[in-house]
Amino acid sequence: MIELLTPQEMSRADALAMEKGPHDGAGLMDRAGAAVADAVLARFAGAAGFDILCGPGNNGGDGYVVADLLRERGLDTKVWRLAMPRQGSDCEAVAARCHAECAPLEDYRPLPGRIAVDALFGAGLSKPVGGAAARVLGSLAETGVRVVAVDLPSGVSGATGQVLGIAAPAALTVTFFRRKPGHLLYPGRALCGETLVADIGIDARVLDEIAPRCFVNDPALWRAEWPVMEPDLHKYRRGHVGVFSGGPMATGAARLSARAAARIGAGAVTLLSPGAALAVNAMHLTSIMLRRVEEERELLEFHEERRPKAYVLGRVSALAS
Ligand SMILES: NC(=O)C1=CN([C@@H]2O[C@H](COP(=O)(O)OP(=O)(O)OC[C@H]3O[C@@H](n4cnc5c(N)ncnc54)[C@H](OP(=O)(O)O)[C@@H]3O)[C@@H](O)[C@H]2O)[C@@H](O)CC1
Ligand SMILES: [K+]
Repeated sequence: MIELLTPQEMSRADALAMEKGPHDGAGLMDRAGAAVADAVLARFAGAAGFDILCGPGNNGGDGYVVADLLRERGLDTKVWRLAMPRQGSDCEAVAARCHAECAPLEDYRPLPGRIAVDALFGAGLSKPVGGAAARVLGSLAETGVRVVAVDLPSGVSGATGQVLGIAAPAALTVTFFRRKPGHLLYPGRALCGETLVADIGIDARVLDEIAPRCFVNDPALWRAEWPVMEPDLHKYRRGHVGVFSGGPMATGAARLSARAAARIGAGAVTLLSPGAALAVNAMHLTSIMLRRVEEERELLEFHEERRPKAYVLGRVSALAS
């Protein structure tokens, strides 16, 4: 099973990892920034230059690490900061040793051919994006400059995938340790582009304490519950489903339900149809059985005879008594 962490659970994972070591906050940030820089270089090494958009929190801290690593490679790299790093934060520590040129975010203009690294807000997004950050994210979306998002596209809620204010679509999102629900839920999912999950040295045992309650919906989550058919299984041991049809103008939902019941493994399925709808149902059914059931008496007969395990009925089902 693959866990999804809410932003609060992720902060807890960061805190537990720092507590247990071996990496402190700045160490985790170095690894996070390095993972983003590696992904950027693997895909966009030939870009004309790199604009790193940094917020005041630790998402911005990741951005300063990326900027330094790209600059060390001799690449044209510039930091555009929304505000000074939050005092006493890991962001402040890594920004202090960043040698890339810095300028105010409000002066940034996206240029074709360059890559924008979006490190404005991540897990700490606390309100709708406005002001200079919103103008910049809007201009990224308009100009189609390729964006690499750090952790999440800024403006996307990690908890819900909803956009708070505005977000720029990313070509690539690099997140850390585990994905958040916002990476999988729309519209966040579409805004993330390709999503990479980087190992930044957080021991998976921190999950024992966090006890996440949200998981990726893939076969690993439910395979153990999936019934396995034994070789000697036959249709009379796999249950019978009765599905009530509406009148001649209301038969589609019943047939879809009948086919679904057969498909998920019912041994036999009977469509219970009023007399007037028998012909239209018969024209569309093959392996599903069809039986006239219009009066209570007919239903009781069917029930006695076939003992179905389940019935499906909708709003248009009605019986004459
Ligand atoms: N060492 C670590 O902890 C590690 C952390 N990691 C990285 O840190 C990220 C989480 O960092 P974070 O918790 O500092 O939050 P972050 O997303 O930077 O934003 C908070 C700042 O933004 C501000 N702000 C928020 N919304 C705003 C808005 N709409 N408009 C304007 N301002 C807004 C908010 O202001 P406030 O709400 O306090 O007023 C605060 O100043 C995570 O995503 C990952 O990338 C990794 O490197 C691993 C190690
Ligand atoms: K971001």
